[in-house]
Amino acid sequence: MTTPIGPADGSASPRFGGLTTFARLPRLDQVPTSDIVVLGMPFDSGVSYRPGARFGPAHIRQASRLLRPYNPALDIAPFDTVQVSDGGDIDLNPFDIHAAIESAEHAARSYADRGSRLMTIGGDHTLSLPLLRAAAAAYGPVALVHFDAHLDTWDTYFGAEYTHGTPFRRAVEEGILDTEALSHIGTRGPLYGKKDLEDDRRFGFGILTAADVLRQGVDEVVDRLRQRIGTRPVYVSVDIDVLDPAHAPGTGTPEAGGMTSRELLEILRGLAGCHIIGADVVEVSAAYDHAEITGIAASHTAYDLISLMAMDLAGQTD
Ligand SMILES: N=C(N)NCCCC(=O)O
Ligand SMILES: [Zn+2]
Ligand SMILES: [Zn+2]
Repeated sequence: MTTPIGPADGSASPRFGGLTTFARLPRLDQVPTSDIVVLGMPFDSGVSYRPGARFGPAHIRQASRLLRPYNPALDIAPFDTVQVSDGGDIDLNPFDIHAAIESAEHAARSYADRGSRLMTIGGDHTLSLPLLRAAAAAYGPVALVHFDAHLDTWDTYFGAEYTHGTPFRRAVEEGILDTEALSHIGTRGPLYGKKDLEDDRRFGFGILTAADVLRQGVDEVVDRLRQRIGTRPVYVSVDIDVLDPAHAPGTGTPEAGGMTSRELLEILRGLAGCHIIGADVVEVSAAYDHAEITGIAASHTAYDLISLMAMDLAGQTD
């Protein structure tokens, strides 16, 4: 393998200058091939409450400037291990959700066809559906680790099937998820009714609530997740509202009583060695953020997810 082209050197070029790519990585068109592509999906036409996730990709990239090349928690320098690049943003029609979903799936499939794994930065949670479709086209039905305050297995809003509250119900209906290995982590807050939980269980999801994370602790949660995932290809979706509003104020449907960013990162790191084939970080709504709190949490989450995918890719080629 040729030596990967890494990020701009923060000791030679100040990190607060220059054009903005994720972690100051090269653009996709500056590298011959890319094992992992960071892809922005600026889209928020599926939201049910506060808007603004369309500005998530730009905000996460800006907050990612301070990331450094070596990840001590996972003992990997991801950008030296595999080629990671920033593929920019894809064009998604803000006035036609069906067209946007189609474009997102088409773009994601084209990266899979070229052998790249995607680290998608959103955008609202509607986008996980086309991303999972593309993942399933490449791997068959995939396991899912879903970090969120919400179930996102609701049926419709105002009669609309495709929204940020419904992607995983649609995904189960479409048969693109491995129903033996579906987990929500960090759920909490009021629901519409008890039936929400009954439906969710029927679809095959196991739930580790925010309270479970508190009471059982990170290690127990990681054990349970790992048991459920095994060696299956797994997609990781992180709705940033899984974090307590104190850790992620910049989001559209905040709920009290959430995880800390430290807990989220530690649970993710516990997935080292799992066959993570794609990931997204969604629901960052820049206008509600303060002091880049949410942007920093999201950029670190994406950095750890990239590190996990790089470990998996490196393990395969050894
Ligand atoms: N996916 C996110 N962030 N939120 C879903 C909330 C759906 C609701 O308004 O009930
Ligand atoms: Zn949510
Ligand atoms: Zn969500």
